[in-house]
Amino acid sequence: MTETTTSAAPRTAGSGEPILQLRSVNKSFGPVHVLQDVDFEAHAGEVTALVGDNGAGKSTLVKCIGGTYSIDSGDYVFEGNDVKVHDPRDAAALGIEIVYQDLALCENLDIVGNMFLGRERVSGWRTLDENAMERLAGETLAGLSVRTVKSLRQQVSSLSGGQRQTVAIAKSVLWNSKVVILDEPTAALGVAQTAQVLELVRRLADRGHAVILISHNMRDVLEVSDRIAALYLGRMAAQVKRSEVTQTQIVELITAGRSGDLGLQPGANGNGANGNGLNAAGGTGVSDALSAAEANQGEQASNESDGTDGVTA
Ligand SMILES: Nc1ncnc2c1ncn2[C@@H]1O[C@H](COP(=O)(O)OP(=O)(O)OP(=O)(O)O)[C@@H](O)[C@H]1O
Repeated sequence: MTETTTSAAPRTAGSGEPILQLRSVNKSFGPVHVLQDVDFEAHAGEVTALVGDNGAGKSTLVKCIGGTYSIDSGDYVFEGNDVKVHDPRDAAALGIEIVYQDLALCENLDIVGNMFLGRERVSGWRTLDENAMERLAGETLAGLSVRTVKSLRQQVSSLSGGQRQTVAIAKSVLWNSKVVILDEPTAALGVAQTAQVLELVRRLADRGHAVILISHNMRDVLEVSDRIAALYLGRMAAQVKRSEVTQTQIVELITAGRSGDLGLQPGANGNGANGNGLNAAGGTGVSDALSAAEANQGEQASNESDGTDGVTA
């Protein structure tokens, strides 16, 4: 694959067809039906926040997108074409990159070495083309307006959490990527570094990438996303524009799978699409969980007036 710096053209949020679409996707692990008829889409130039409670299926969904898992059934559509993604190489060939929470950086290598790890440029006979790699790494970071990294030859072991996250994100866009998936990028960061990383997330989208952001942090979600996809017990409760929902509705979608007319309706799923009564959380079906959650909804709705400080999804 040809490497480029961040060349995706700026796009207006909300414009055009989704670059990535999953339709009615199912994924099971043995008897556990983790993803049930999940629809999901991501648009170029937008940040789509993927939210959901612990065990809702967020990681499984992005691993299906990234090719770590193959989907059992359903459609995977990329740029309007049906595609088969069987492993991470298939996803990478489409231009899909995932930055996992552990970042997969090597402590003993510098920034350039990490950004080109496994995809080193060589010149001549078995000689690394350090100059070219340094130039491309520098251009990529500059293209993302990153100013927090002082030297490209700094070892990763000496970088802060925010700088590491920045390097991992820059690495993900080095390879002509179109879709960048970020798994909890601010989870381990303080206030200032969180702000810097969120700015970077926004810039990725402004430069035309489709960004999928897994986050438990409601403040991050509210600040940076254009769309919100809420998974609930392995089902897509709703995928909506950020501007069309309140914080209370997002919290209700996460915790109960529905909010008023939005989301999964009682009985819509019967005893679960898996037919065996199991769901992602090992419970006895979405409708049971919805009924149980109803009792708490009044209390959850009152959280809206508390503001976003400290609210996690
Ligand atoms: N390889 C696996 N084998 C069996 N069950 C699995 C496997 N991977 C995930 N699961 C189950 O699928 C469900 C969804 O897990 P997943 O990790 O996708 O949720 P999540 O929304 O990412 O949760 P969290 O926010 O806690 O990371 C859980 O009940 C989990 O136990």
